[in-house]
Amino acid sequence: MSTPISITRHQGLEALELVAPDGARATLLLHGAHLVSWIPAGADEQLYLSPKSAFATGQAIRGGVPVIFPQFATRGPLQRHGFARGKPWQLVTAESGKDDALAVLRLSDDGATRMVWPHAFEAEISVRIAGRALEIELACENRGEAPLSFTAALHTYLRLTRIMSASLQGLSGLAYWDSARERAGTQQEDLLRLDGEMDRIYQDLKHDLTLRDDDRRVRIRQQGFADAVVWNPGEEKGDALADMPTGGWKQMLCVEAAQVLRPIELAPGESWAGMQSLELI
Ligand SMILES: O=P(O)(O)OC[C@H]1O[C@H](O)[C@H](O)[C@@H](O)[C@@H]1O
Repeated sequence: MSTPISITRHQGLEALELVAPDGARATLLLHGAHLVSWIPAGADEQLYLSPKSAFATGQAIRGGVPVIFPQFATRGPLQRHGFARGKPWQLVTAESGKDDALAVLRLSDDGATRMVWPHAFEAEISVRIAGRALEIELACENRGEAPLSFTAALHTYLRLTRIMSASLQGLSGLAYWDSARERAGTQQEDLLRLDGEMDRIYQDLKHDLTLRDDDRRVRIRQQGFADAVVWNPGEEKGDALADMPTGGWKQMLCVEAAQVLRPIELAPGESWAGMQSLELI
């Protein structure tokens, strides 16, 4: 049997408070289909959310899981990171089931999106929590009569206790584009450690990643998305962000399931889906 979850408010915005029978919890805003909290069963908050973030229609939220669609960063004519993160999404379903809690939100083209991106589309975000796991899926269908192409990411901000001792494992051997230094490279070390600004797009991720932070380990897995973006603004750029407190950069690491280097191309009627799964292990 499943129980419907009704819309509440979080920081003044419409939200769904997902609670699974085992105690796992998550908060999903309709604004941007933005997940702002994930608390696995028997554990603490796993996502970073800036206390200085704006929570207002049309504005980006600093932290949680921003949905980047249909353009990653400034790789195209649209506003930075596309329009999806600033739009209200529609509720499709939200329910607490026997073993999990699930919510599905939808964004379709409208007059404003067609002005900047002339395509008929239907995008969906599905969020499922159960026990110590979280799954977020982004899907897109081309509902128009012409081909469309897009880039996208689930821009997950993971909370860190101590950045200097944190590491990310599983990237070894992968080619990357370093967006901060504007040069290509290949990851040599098995453990990626953080000591300042990091902004890399790793290409064709095939393996699971493991984030280690003190004695906490989070397994990060993706399907459908080819790339993984690892981002931390470092001290100088982090402290210059108006919506992040001084030193906030030390408490976060973005590990993003992304499709950046090869845009997704959809013929009329075609669909694509990509997923990021996180598990506290
Ligand atoms: O500040 P935002 O628009 O949310 O972007 C935050 C970050 O997103 C991605 O991770 C990019 O790789 C970074 O270059 C960018 O700074």
